[in-house]
Amino acid sequence: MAALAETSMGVVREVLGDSVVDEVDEPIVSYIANVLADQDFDFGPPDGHGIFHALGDLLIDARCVYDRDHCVEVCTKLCEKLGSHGIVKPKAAVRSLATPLRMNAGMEEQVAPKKPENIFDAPLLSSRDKAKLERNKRKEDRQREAQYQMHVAEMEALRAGMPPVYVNHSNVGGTTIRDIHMENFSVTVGGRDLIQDVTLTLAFGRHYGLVGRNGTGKTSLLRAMAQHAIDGIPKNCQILHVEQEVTGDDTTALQCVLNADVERVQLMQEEAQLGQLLKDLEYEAESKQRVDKSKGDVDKDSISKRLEEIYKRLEFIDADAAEARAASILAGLSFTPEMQCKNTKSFSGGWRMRIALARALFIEPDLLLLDEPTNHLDLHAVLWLETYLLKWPKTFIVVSHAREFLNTVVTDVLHLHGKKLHAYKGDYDTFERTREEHLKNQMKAFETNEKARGHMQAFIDKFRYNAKRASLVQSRIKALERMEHVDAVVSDPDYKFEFPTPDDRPGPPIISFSDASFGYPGGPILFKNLNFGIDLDSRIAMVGSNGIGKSTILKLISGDLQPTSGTVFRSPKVRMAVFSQHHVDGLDLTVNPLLYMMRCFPGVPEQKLRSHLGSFGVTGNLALQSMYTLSGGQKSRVAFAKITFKKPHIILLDEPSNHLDLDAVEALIQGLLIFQGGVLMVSHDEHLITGSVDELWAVTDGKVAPFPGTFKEYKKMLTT
Ligand SMILES: Nc1ncnc2c1ncn2[C@@H]1O[C@H](COP(=O)(O)OP(=O)(O)OP(=O)(O)O)[C@@H](O)[C@H]1O
Ligand SMILES: Nc1ncnc2c1ncn2[C@@H]1O[C@H](COP(=O)(O)OP(=O)(O)OP(=O)(O)O)[C@@H](O)[C@H]1O
Repeated sequence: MAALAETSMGVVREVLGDSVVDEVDEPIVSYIANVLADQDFDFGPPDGHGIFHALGDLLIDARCVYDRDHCVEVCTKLCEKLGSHGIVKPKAAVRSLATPLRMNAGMEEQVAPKKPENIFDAPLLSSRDKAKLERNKRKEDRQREAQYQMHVAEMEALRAGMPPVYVNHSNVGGTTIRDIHMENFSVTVGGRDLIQDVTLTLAFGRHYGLVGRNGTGKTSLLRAMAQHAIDGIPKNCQILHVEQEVTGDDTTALQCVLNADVERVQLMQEEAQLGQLLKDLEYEAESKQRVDKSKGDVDKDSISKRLEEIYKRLEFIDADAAEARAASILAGLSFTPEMQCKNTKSFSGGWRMRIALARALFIEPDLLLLDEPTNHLDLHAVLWLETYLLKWPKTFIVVSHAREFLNTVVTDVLHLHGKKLHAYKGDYDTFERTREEHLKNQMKAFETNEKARGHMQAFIDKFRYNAKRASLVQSRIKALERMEHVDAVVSDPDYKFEFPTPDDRPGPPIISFSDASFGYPGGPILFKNLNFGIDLDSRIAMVGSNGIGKSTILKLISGDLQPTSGTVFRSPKVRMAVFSQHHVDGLDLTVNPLLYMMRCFPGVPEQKLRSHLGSFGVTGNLALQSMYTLSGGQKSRVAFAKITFKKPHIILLDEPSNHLDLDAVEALIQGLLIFQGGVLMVSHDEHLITGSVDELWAVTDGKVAPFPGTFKEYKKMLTT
């Protein structure tokens, strides 16, 4: 045993390098060597997986390796080297016995000999080692936090450096910016090429839908355009990317929108100042006082002249109509007149995002860039926005995963795929059909091309050394060289959303509301005498306008809130998972998805967590990337993985398709269909609702009631 441990120590030293070993505490290295020398140690497959599984974290924490990738490399090497020293033992195959073996055969009725005390039974890490590991962990946390803060500062600096975009009245009567031609550009983020050598022309007045899988680089492209970081964008082109909510302060929502017309605000301020000055002068003249020295030789005539200019300009820019226009945009986005007069700081993030959208619509820039605008809106507002954008006189690009919305508002689709942008004319459905047709044709062309190449190559190979056919062979070689190359169809990997089936199935009742009423402290009663039940077969979508109380009902169901009167019964055996925007926004951005899951579920083997993340498409390197670098859809998947790990019986979903790409929504629908439990969602995604639930509940003032019709019919009811 001692010899094995010595050999093992030698191998560890060799693989890690003496300098590393010297820096790491002696007991840690000898612990590693001893574990590997243990005869019962399970090395697993020859790729070092067993070592990584057992010692990976320790190697990383003790700083024996730089990072996880290096750790995998080191484990593989250790396994190889230990194998060449005969330490890695092949696992004995399980054999079936020819005759039954009696466990007590040959045993005497006597006390079993005492097992000699094994060195490994003693605590292997001293408290000093443990403290050192803890210190290292804390140091790593601090480093991660610092990296994240650096990223936040960089993003803030980028935003601050963005050209300001305000209402531009010099464009009245038509913009000077027409088509935008961007030649041969690339977009790179964190050293990774997201878009490579692409040429794109945006024709004036066209409405583009930018689609593509989560994480392909849509947001990054819009950011690069807004920063004017792409050649070909005219300097004077006003590009507005609606990405950030407005800051919360004492300005009212209405004023915040109106402030985007800087010229109007300045003219009005000047008008007020000059008007006051004029009044003062008149007063002084009346009281026959000498003009105050501090007012200098301000001349009444010149003030009146300037005021006249101001009135003319205000008239020209239609300043009187601005307030009504701003108010109607806000109203379209569900702001009541009272809400329009409230300070921006009193609104939640979602509502402040809506103010940002209202501002952008009010500004009407040369190129408007919208990133998933429907995510924060209720159905009413979405329908209003559709109508508004249909009449949009300029160019816009909208990133959206909402099929119906895209079908209504876009004239063209830009598909980001394989680092290239492909432009299609028509709405989303047309794009899907055309792309399918293209792919079919490409597949056919590829097969025909491959066949023809095969034939020619076979002829060349057969007659290469045949003098009589030399000229024929030459001409085939040339023809083969000239032959156009057809790319094979690269399909996207299939997505799967796997909601694990719970091992048990508690009997009814699962959740039941009996005369339950609720109101927030100090607020009005939101719901009165609710009576309904949810069981493991429920498939329900809840619809209703913003602020009506849908999320509150989810909280009453999950137990986060208690009814103010009546009861909400919850079976004690039922496990519930809640997916809310809070779960996406509340992720710890400093860690990677795997580490996040390890912290949420301590003690669960890493492989199990990895495979669960994988079932939501968080695979490979993505699971090891800091979460602040993930795209919206990628973060959403991490949140899904987290909430479903404990195999819930009931899943409560608040706008689950926000951020998910269209293939992922399809996968979500399939996953929910297969899921063996109850589902209740809040959503206004027609495709998701129609595909995955069979009941629609409408939430109206103080009530929740089944809607007797389809989602289409509900939508129609809202518009009539
Ligand atoms: N530092 C980094 N290292 C590696 N990859 C990075 C880094 N920063 C960002 N990325 C990757 O770059 C991509 C940027 O995604 P972006 O947000 O532009 O995608 P998207 O198409 O808008 O996605 P979604 O549809 O989910 O919103 C993501 O795949 C992200 O993982
Ligand atoms: N913690 C709270 N304290 C006081 N009032 C609250 C609280 N949370 C929500 N409300 C109020 O209760 C009402 C219902 O809110 P809730 O978030 O349930 O509505 P919702 O229908 O889910 O809205 P949305 O579609 O915007 O998510 C709103 O008027 C909201 O302002």
